[in-house]
Amino acid sequence: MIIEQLPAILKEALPILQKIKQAGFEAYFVGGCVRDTLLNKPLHDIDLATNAYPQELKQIFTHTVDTGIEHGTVTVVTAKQNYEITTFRTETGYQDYRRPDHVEFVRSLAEDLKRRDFTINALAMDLDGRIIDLFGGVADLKSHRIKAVGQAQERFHEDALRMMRAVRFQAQLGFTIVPSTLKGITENASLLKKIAIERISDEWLRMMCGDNWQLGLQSMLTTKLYKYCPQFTEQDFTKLLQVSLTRLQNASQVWTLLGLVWNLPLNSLNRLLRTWKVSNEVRHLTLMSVRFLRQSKPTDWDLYQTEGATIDNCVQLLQVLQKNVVAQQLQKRYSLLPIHSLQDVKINGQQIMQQLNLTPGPQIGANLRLVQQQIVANKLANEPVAIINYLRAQQ
Ligand SMILES: Nc1ccn([C@@H]2O[C@H](COP(=O)(O)OP(=O)(O)OP(=O)(O)O)[C@@H](O)[C@H]2O)c(=O)n1
Repeated sequence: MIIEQLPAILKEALPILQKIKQAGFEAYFVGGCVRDTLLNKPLHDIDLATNAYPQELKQIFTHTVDTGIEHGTVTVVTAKQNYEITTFRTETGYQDYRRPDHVEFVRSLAEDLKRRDFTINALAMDLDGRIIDLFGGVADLKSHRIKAVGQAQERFHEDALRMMRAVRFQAQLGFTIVPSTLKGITENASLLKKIAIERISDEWLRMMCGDNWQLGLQSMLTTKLYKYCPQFTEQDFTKLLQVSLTRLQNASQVWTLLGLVWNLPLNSLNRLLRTWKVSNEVRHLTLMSVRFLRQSKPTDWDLYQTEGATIDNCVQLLQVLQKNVVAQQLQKRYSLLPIHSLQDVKINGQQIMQQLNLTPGPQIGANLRLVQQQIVANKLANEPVAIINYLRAQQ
């Protein structure tokens, strides 16, 4: 890579690499930032790796924080940005298929690169823009291939989540998983049981939000990875593959779409979302959206009773599903409602009690509900005198 053409975020980090080099060590950009630079994709974070041990790094830089020093990561603090720098390491153990039992700092870049998951992620770049590619990662990037470094089986035994990462990268990049790696996933799919649901969920959502999510889904079907995800069935995946959409954008959209495909009673869907450890906010939005979207012809009263955030979520999902006319109609109908919540009603329970000489009790709530229904149906003006007169006439 020509240095001048590097993305700004990498150029800004060059003085850090320079300083490590001046102290007599090696330092590189590694992993996803090298992959995405070569693919001309935007970078969200950068990883730096060095043969300097953490204590040596701490002597090179004035301001550092011991972020994950036991794993070899030190954060270097600069006026503009913080940089996580990780010492080259080998990892052994992995009895739980998640974390290494033993991490050893090493001085060789090759050792560090060979413990990485896929060839396209096992690339390093030095401060002159030279790419270090020991496993054919550049060729795999060019021919759009996801291939495990070395033996796929070993890589997946080290961290079973890597199988989900493979399908996620496939969905994000539109690449093919090479047969040997696909075989590795098929043979080790059940190891996914060892992985915390939050981590699977994270990869699953990123996969579903990828431009080529169908490729990822298809690979999950082919390898039977789906079997080790709560509730996913071949049938659901087949249904999902028939859905035509632009690109899902966030967790609420993914879970709402799934909620519609699963077609479960809302309480079962709620339980399932809890199993997937979906955040309370997303779970609530999903349940409300699924409930709303299941109605074939929502009335204005249905619309009124639905929160604005839920309507927004439904509108966005309908747009993603390329149902733009329905989305527009929904948005318009909602915006034209005379009121959107009780706060918009120009009278409150206290005033109703006083004006109608009522005592506190359930009839106040019933009156307020009646008023809202009449206003939403455009049968009553949202105006205090009109509301009181209407209620008097009902007595
Ligand atoms: N289970 C994992 C996770 C990460 N890595 C390595 O650590 C790097 C950084 O990991 P991470 O930040 O999780 O992923 P990225 O590849 O940077 O991709 P993205 O940021 O899109 O998740 C990866 O490129 C890969 O070399 C790995 O080998 N195995």
